Amino acid sequence: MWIGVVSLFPEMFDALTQQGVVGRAIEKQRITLEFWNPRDYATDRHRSVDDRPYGGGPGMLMKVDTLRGAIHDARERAHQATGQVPTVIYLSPQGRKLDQKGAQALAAAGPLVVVAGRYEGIDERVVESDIDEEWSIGDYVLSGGELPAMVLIDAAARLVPGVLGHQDSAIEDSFNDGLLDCPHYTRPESIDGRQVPDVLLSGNHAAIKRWRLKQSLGRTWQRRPDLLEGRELNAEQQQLLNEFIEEHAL
Ligand SMILES: Nc1nonc1C(=O)NCC1CCCCC1
Repeated sequence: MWIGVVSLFPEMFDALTQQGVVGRAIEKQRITLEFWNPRDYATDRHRSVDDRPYGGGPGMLMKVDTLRGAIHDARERAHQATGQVPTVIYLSPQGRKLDQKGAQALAAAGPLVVVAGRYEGIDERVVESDIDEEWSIGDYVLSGGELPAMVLIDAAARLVPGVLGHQDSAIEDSFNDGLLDCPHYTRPESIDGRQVPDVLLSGNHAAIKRWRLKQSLGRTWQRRPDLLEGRELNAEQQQLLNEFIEEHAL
């Protein structure tokens, strides 16, 4: 998967590229990440990358010519590197809310150019002319688009075939079916008197699988009933959820 990043602070992305799943995927060349910094397109003495907003008001916007220069070159490189026209994404609270389905769509979307805003944002005409999709990681305001960009890149990159080792893919399965994850346990068997559920020590893999699905269904019902709305549970899932509800009836 080829991803171009437009950011004034490319060094922030070391958090993504220097370690972990995405870092290893870059090493294995499953993922390519390239950066364009609008400051490299500044032509004035002060290397300006921000500009004043029409209509006044607090704060600045990203300067149009330096931003567009970076987006243009990233887009061109994407096409040169992959033979495909990239999807140019801008992160902001005004975008489509990112969820696992969205991450799956992005992972399958071919090359991406991800634009990380700063200051108070970017000119609306740049959104209209240069941005294909606007995405949000949640309803809160951050101080820049770099952290949201890393969230989006991580969520999509880990879904690219070959990025997750087989030991990670089990995590993927539990999340892929849209339920909350089941509880997890590791050594020691007792923490302050709290024991590991017997089933997990039983070696009965069918029972363990059933228990984990039941816990995922139950926790989803308890904490995020919205995720179950409009979702068809099969007979087994409905049975497991009913058992969970009975066991947890107040
Ligand atoms: N929430 C969010 N989801 O995606 N991005 C978010 C954000 O809060 N971004 C802040 C950025 C927006 C552009 C101007 C500088 C601040």
